Amino acid sequence: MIEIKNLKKSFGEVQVLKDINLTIDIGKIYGLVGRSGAGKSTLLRCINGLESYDEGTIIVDGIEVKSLNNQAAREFKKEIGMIFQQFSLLNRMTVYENIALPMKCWKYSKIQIDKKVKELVELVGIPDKLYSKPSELSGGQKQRVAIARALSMDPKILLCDEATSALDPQTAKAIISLINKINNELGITIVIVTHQMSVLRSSCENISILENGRIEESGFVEDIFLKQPQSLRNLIGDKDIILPQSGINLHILLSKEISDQPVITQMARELQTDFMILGGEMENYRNSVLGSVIINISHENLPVITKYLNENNVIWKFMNSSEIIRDNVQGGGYNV
Ligand SMILES: Nc1ncnc2c1ncn2[C@@H]1O[C@H](COP(=O)(O)OP(=O)(O)OP(=O)(O)O)[C@@H](O)[C@H]1O
Repeated sequence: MIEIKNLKKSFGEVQVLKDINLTIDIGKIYGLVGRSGAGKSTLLRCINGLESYDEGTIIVDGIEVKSLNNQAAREFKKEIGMIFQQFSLLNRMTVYENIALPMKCWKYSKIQIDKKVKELVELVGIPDKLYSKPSELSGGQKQRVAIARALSMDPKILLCDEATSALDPQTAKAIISLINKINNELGITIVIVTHQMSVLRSSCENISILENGRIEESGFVEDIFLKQPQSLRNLIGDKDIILPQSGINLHILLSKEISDQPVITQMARELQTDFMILGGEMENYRNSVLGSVIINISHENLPVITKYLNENNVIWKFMNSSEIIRDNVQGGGYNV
């Protein structure tokens, strides 16, 4: 377990982490998201002892990171693997040598190293690239090498700092699948720092949203995407939908319990009413599917439609063209 309490960190006069509190359970995938400069990478670097902190505590598996002396800190870092956006491979070395490097530093035997490197290239899906140089690999393949190297010391924790940001969407998806597989098969606790909402949805169980060095929101990923707090809206930005100026625009959010049901057409049939469907999507999360639909209704239908949605536990919010997704100012539709 990683337990962070009242963590504060400044660079000179500038406080970049302001009273951070969060708990990451063993074996989970936890997402940290926020705008550039919010403090995500600094937080990650504090967790693995690469960066010191001024106040508060970080306890990893019962050990306070700050309390470690040099030798203990070295042993501790061995337990935590890390991967980065730019892969950080050594270009003059082969894939084999890159993966073997940490084991060589720890003076593992040649037989141990050989066995482990060959297991790892199988796990990450590049057994045919053992003797290639990084310059001969695609971005996705380079990240696979970096993942194999990060796993070479059998870490308990894997920290991923924007690991998919430099990759095209398909390759990023494949790397996320690999990270999920590592979590499932090896039980490693994973902390993912990302700007990509798709990464949060498809991997993480819990997430925290950082804004200007503070955690503005923490919780289950599905709950946060359904609730859409301001801090999330600040990240997602406005959806590019042209909304009618007449009538009322509603954003309807379908939780995992109802996302596989024909809620919208059922409502139209039961209420014998018409409305325009302006947009909709289903999104895959790690353990569920959530849906969302935007409809335009007439003023006179507002009471009956919102009553129906509330009675059926459907979350809804008002939308208008200037402020794309707005909280339900009348109350009742904000069920999360
Ligand atoms: N070594 C350093 N010395 C001084 N300031 C630093 C240092 N590292 C980070 N900072 C500052 O701390 C703040 C947080 O940086 P950090 O890299 O943690 O943000 P981030 O959320 O990871 O951003 P990004 O998404 O762009 O990587 C920034 O204002 C940055 O300029």
